[in-house]
Amino acid sequence: MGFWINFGLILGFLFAVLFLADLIDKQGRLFRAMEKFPGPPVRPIIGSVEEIMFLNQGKSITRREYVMPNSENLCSNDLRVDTPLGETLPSFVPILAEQLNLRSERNPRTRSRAAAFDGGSKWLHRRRILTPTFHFNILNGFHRTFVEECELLVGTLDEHAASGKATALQPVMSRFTLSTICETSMGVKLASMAGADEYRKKLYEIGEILVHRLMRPWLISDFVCKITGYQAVLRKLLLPVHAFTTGIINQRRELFQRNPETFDDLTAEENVYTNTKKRYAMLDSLLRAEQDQLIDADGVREEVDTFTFEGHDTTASALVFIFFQLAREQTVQERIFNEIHALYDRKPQADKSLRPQDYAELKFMDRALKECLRLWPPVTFISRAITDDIVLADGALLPAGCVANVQIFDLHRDPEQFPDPERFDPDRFLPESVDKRNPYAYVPFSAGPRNCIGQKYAMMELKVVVVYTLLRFRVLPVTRLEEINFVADLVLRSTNPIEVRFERR
Ligand code: HEM
Repeated sequence: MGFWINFGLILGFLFAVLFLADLIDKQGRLFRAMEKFPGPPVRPIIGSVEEIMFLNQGKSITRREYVMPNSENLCSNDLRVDTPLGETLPSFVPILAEQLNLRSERNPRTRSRAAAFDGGSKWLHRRRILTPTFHFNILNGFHRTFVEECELLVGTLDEHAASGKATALQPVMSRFTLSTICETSMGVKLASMAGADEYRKKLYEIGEILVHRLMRPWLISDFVCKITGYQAVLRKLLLPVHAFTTGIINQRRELFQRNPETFDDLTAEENVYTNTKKRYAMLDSLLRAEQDQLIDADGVREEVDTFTFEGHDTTASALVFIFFQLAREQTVQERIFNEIHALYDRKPQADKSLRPQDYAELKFMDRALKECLRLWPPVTFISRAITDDIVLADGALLPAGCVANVQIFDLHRDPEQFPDPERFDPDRFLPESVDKRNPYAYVPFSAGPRNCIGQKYAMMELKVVVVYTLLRFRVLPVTRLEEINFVADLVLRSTNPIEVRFERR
């Protein structure tokens, strides 16, 4: 009996403390400012935690509310699920995106795809080291890898076409993009590597765990993750991933140290692929930086992991939705095919192969791909920790210390910027139409100083795949839009397979 009285007293005391903390928090500047934004009701102590407690990834995307609790409120157990950039305030969405990108730091907790590997504090230093890696001369060198891998992809699709079966896009595209990113970032052919399948599998599992954590506010704290065993699971998954990349890096480091002169040949000024001994990889820039003591061995591995993580899932998601959309848009598809054919016709008989600069002539295809990325942005939202107060155009305050999300998926459907937003129309990207829009209305690769460093790489890869695929196949629809089960994941995904049929031309 005495035990229960004591227990009740302690419980009552704890409750009173929480209640008091909650009351004090509600008087705070941050809470008062955030209250002005639309969102679910905030209840005493629990805030609006029930809003996300029972939310699965599927529900969160159909409601167009991405779950990103305000970190300050969370600390006081007062969780508010806000969608300040949702449909309720479409008119200032682009301006807000602009302000966020220019004036805030990326929320470290939402370094999403890279979160497992990188804490974010070294960003500027690393970005400086990596920027030359994306010099257009180096990217042009990667073109050959894209084409070679594309030939393998087309071979797979041809088998599907011969059997008359539909193709589930996700597995084939993801295998393709992981192979290209491994070859361009680490200089190895994934197919030839022992442990590649294990590596691929673990990468997916890590992605799943990160999303799981992102969707569960009580797992924000590293401490809670530790005591609930989350950290241990993640660490176990990371072991083989790190072992795989470390093995490759060590081999390449050895090569680098033995033949630095070979690497010296690989300057951005020349065509790196003229060196037939080996191919340039992004890793080479990092090894050079390591030699100059600008980065240590762990840093090299972290950056390689980040590339691999950021560079394959996003591009695979883009390809899945590009082929899904092109299958629905037969007229657009034929127009792109004709444009590619016309380009080939203009090439001399002696050499019909495409060079990287040729893709600039495929202007309609460029617009169609941009329109695909508008409707189906692979990264559906980005998150910014607000570091300085931001006063919005309508006077509302985004106080320093809160977290704001740019819902790219919704932003791209703002009817003021994109009339009749669900309609697929590549001409939205005609120069005269682009000029009329707020430059921050379309941000599949984010914007500002922390935008996607791999943007040009990704666009070139997408173009190579579309060109080589459409030359060989007509893409026919199988999965209908209403059948897709969208989920809020690290990238735009569906829980059910998205299928098309590739028919030989
Ligand atoms: C269609 C494909 C891609 C899309 C839509 C995409 C989109 C994005 C977005 C929206 C961000 C900003 C994320 C944020 O602010 O939270 C980002 C960052 C990044 N992306 Fe991409 N990305 C793509 C492909 C790639 C590729 C191929 C690579 C590497 C080869 C890459 C490397 C990175 C890196 C390293 C960052 C972090 C940049 C930094 O923090 O400085 N991405 N990407």
